[in-house]
This record gives sequence, structure tokens and C-alpha cells, in this order.
Amino acid sequence: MRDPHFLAELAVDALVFEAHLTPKPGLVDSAGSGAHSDMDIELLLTSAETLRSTFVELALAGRYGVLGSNLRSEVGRIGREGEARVLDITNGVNTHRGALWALGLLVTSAALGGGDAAMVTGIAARLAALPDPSTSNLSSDYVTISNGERVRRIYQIGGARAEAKAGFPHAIAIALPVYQSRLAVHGPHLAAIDALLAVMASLQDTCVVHRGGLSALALVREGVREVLLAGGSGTTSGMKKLRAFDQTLTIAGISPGGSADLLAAGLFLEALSSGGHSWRSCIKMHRKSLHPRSSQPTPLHSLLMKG
Ligand SMILES: CC(C)(COP(=O)(O)OP(=O)(O)OC[C@H]1O[C@@H](n2cnc3c(N)ncnc32)[C@H](O)[C@@H]1O)[C@@H](O)C(=O)NCCC(=O)NCCS
Ligand SMILES: Nc1ncnc2c1ncn2[C@@H]1O[C@H](COP(=O)(O)OP(=O)(O)OP(=O)(O)O)[C@@H](O)[C@H]1O
Repeated sequence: MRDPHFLAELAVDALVFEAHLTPKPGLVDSAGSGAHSDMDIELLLTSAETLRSTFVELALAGRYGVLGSNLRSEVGRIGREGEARVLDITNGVNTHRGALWALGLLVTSAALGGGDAAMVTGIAARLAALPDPSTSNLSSDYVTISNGERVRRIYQIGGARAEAKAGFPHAIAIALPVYQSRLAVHGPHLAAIDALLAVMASLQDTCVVHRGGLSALALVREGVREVLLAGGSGTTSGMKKLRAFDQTLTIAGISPGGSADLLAAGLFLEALSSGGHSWRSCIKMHRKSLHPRSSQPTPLHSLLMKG
């Protein structure tokens, strides 16, 4: 049986590690805000820490719950309260809505069923497929149509809910194996960046489509292809392409937030089986040397870039 506080720790750590990965195309990282005018890394870190108690609650719900509509309702309630808490501390900025959805379902499922990553994503898929009985009682504020919903209606593409109902294929079948395959040669930082790129190459990310339509999705895929053709982030030419790609997305105002979420989910799954020592050791170093708001790369970033 997995300890709820340990599961919450893994989820928060995955968000902290993802936030620090640099460079990430169009996303907030330790070198800048990417395509986000309203966010920086400090806000993301504060948001991640704020979610810790939500993840503990989600794990407790799984630990003492049974897979069914009561649990779905409970998880929905906890998730929405978590979202509200984050929006409160960020003054309304959506820092981790998608991440909370993905990691929240996985935390509950890991506490409920234990088992390996495949079992956990299988449970998460069943949980996500259940209708949330309490949504009919929601206030009109919450029901306001989301960016993801708008994009899904216009372009008929899947989004965060479809990914969850399918058992998070981009986390378990892309981010996780790509990370594992690159780890020994490139270390946790570059392995995770390559895993992010692999997710970006395939995901129908509603954040991307919302910002720039289907042509933005094509632009993202072309940028990933160029980095990978140049050898990936672990080569000098691949890293050069990656930095140029980051500039391109930042200037175009395109951010693959859903891909970042699924990278964090993949790292969480990796940690369920291995303890996540590879990437979590970077988090420990970061916590020891944490210092607030700075436009300079953080000590963790300098260290990761060496690794
Ligand atoms: C399902 C969620 C993410 C809402 O999705 P929707 O697409 O309607 O809204 P929105 O555009 O605001 O957020 C979507 C977010 O998901 C991420 N995302 C985008 N595309 C994808 C994708 N293809 N796959 C996975 N994640 C994606 C991005 O971070 C994006 O910001 C979620 O917030 C929700 O409905 N929560 C209700 C509370 C709940 O039931 N929680 C349970 C688990 S905690
Ligand atoms: N490092 C990161 N940088 C930016 N977004 C991230 C990062 N990691 C995860 N995300 C995800 O991206 C989402 C934010 O994306 P975005 O800002 O496009 O959403 P939005 O507020 O719905 O859209 P918009 O800002 O275009 O109105 C969050 O829900 C979060 O889960």
C-alpha cells in the first residue's frame, strides 16, 4: 500500500522538476516565461507546492475508496477545490490545471490499486471515463466553457479528458520509455527534455491549438522533427535547434502546456516503480539551494546543464 504523503511528494516533485527543465519550447522554464506573459518559474513552484495537500487528499480518497461513481465524485470535488486554491494564490493564472487533472487521477489510482504503471494508468482511465455526478450541481462560474472545450468543439480533437480516458498513452507509452532509454547516456535533464519533445510530436495539445489553431500544431511538430533530426537535445547541434525552436514558439505565443503535463505524468509513473531517484535527486539539490525570484538561471539549472 502506497503512502499518500509519498505519492503527493512524487507528484509535486514531478512538477518541480518539469518546471526547472531548460530549455523547453514556449514553456515557462528557469531561463524565462516562454510564451506566457502571466507566469514565471517562481509562480509555477509556488503553485506546485500549493497542490501538495490536494494530492494528499486525492491519495487518501483512493486509498479508502472503491472504483465507482462515489470516488469519481469525490475526486472531482477535491480537484476543483485544488484548482480554486491555486487560482487564489496565482491571482487567477492557470498554472497547473491540466497537470492537476493528469497527476491527480494517477495519484488516486496509485493509492487505490497499487501495482505497476500499466495498472495505475488502467485504473485512471476507468476513473476518468466515469461521469462526475456532481458536475450538474456546479456553479455557472465553473461551467464557463474552457479553452480546451472550445478547441475540441471547433476542431473535433481530443484533449485532456480523451487522453485520460485512453489511459494516458502519451505518459506511459511515450514519455516514460523515451526518458528511460535516454537516461543512461544523457542524464535526467536531457532525457526528460527528449521525452517532452517526443510527446509534443504526437499530442493533440489543446493549449497549442487554442493559441494558434491547427497550423500551430504543425509548427510544433516541424520544430520537434528538426531537433530530433539534429540528434536530439543531447547533441550540440540538436541543442542549438532546440534553443531556436524555443525562440520560435515564444515569439509565436505558442505553448505546449499539455505536453509538459504529460511529461510530469510520465516521470511520476517512472518514480512509482524506481522511486524516481534519477530525476528526484535533482529536486533535492534544488530544495537545498532554493532562492526566490531571479531572472538568472537557478543553481539547479546550472547543475542540470552540466549533467
Ligand atoms: C479535464 C480538465 C483538465 C479540463 O479540461 P479542458 O480541456 O476542458 O480545460 P482547459 O482548457 O482549461 O485545460 C486543459 C489542460 O489540459 C492540458 N492538456 C491540453 N491538451 C491535452 C491533451 N491532449 N492531453 C492531456 N492534457 C492536455 C493542458 O494543460 C490544458 O491547459 C480538468 O481541469 C477538469 O475538468 N477538472 C474537473 C475536476 C476533476 O474532475 N478533477 C479530477 C482529477 S483531480
Ligand atoms: N512549464 C510550464 N509552462 C507553462 N505551462 C505549463 C507548464 N507545465 C505545465 N503547464 C500546463 O499548461 C497549462 C497552461 O496553459 P495555458 O496558459 O495555455 O492555459 P490557459 O490559461 O487555459 O490559456 P491562455 O493562457 O492561452 O488563455 C496549465 O494547465 C499547466 O498544467
